[in-house]
Amino acid sequence: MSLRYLTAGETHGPQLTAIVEGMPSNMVLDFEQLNFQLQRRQKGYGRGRRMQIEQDTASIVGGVRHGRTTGAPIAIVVENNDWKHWTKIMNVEPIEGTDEEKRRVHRPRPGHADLNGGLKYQLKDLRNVLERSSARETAARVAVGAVARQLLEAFGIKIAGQVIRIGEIEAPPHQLAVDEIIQLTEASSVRVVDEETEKKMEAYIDQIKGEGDSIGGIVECIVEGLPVGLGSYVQYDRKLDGRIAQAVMSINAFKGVEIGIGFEAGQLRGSQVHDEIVYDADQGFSRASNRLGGFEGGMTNGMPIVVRGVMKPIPTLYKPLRSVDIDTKEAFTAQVERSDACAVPAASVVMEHVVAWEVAKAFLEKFGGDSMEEIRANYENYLEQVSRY
Ligand SMILES: Cc1cc2nc3c(=O)[nH]c(=O)nc-3n(C[C@H](O)[C@H](O)[C@H](O)COP(=O)(O)O)c2cc1C
Ligand SMILES: C=C(O[C@@H]1CC(C(=O)O)=C[C@@H](OP(=O)(O)O)[C@H]1O)C(=O)O
Repeated sequence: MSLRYLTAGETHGPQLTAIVEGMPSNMVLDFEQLNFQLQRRQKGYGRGRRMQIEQDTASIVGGVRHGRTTGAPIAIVVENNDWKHWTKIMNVEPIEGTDEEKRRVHRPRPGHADLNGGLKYQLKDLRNVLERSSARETAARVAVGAVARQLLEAFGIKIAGQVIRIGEIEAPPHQLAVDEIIQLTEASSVRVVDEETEKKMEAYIDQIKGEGDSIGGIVECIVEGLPVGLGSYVQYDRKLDGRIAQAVMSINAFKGVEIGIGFEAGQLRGSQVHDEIVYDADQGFSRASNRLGGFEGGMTNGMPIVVRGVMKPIPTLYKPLRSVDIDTKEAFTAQVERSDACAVPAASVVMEHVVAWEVAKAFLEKFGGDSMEEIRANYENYLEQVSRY
């Protein structure tokens, strides 16, 4: 059975729950690191008041003893601090004439899941849709991805995320290594590597927010230290680039994904796109450039994976767009809920973790065993086989 997970829980409910199955035994699970990743997701310029209420920490309630995985399913709980403010709204039915009725959501927000969800699940209180469609769920996905990330780190695989664009402000290109990107973006409120861009992006977000509007952007994730041959060309659902694309697209508000130079490849010639193959006795086979972002044939080629995702602007607007009341069918402006103005920096952390998950899954498919010891032996044997090729 391959690595898998499920999450459950509502944004204003008591907690988020995740179950991870298929992690090997004897992996040291660093709880501090896991919580550090959760806290990174909460930060980022442009977030709303909710992030001041939450202090995300994961409780591991299954699958780990004495700081090591046992091979059993890992159960993770992240509590919602905000639950205490929502207990009544979440528990008491919004019957006509009651106070709770006033909190019923009936004017769907364009761009959110409200209307489609209401129609599909026959729900007249759109809160039932937004509670689960909310990106609060990405806290659980980061917790799960943080476990996967620790598995990858044990084999020297590192991941960095950075913001490339927020609206009309683009970060200048650079050639920094993953370690430097990790360090520099950590100190940045918008997760860019230089202070000048950070200041410009902050001012820009302030301006958009001041106008009652929202803004999206582009984030990039780089994975370094990979062996050649994760994923496969032999079947559509084994292509790792395709699986990563799905994972990135599944992040709330993401509307596009590209690997390497991505869409730019459509306007260049073959000679300007493909990465030439070189060989060196110490390093083995490699590529002279990495325009294809670490993939050929749905398999890693040993170069860093470079994947970008575009996030649309946040749908909830303090100056709301036109909508229709689902009760009266009359034209109204959309409901205004407390909201972020920009969550691109936070989304870059989510992206790192959904990518970590897909890479870890492919890693275990290739080197899988029940314990870390077994996996390490398989991994080293394979590296040796590749070096002898
Ligand atoms: C980290 C993060 C925070 C978000 N915060 C908000 C928010 O405060 N308000 C909002 O309306 N949408 C927010 N979104 C986007 C919505 O969750 C998303 O647009 C919605 O679920 C509909 O799904 P879709 O945009 O993928 O179609 C956020 C997304 C992410 C990744
Ligand atoms: C709670 C999180 O993000 C939320 C995502 C979100 C949405 O509609 O997606 C709406 C907001 O929720 P609330 O209405 O409670 O302020 C964000 O704060 C989080 O990232 O942990």
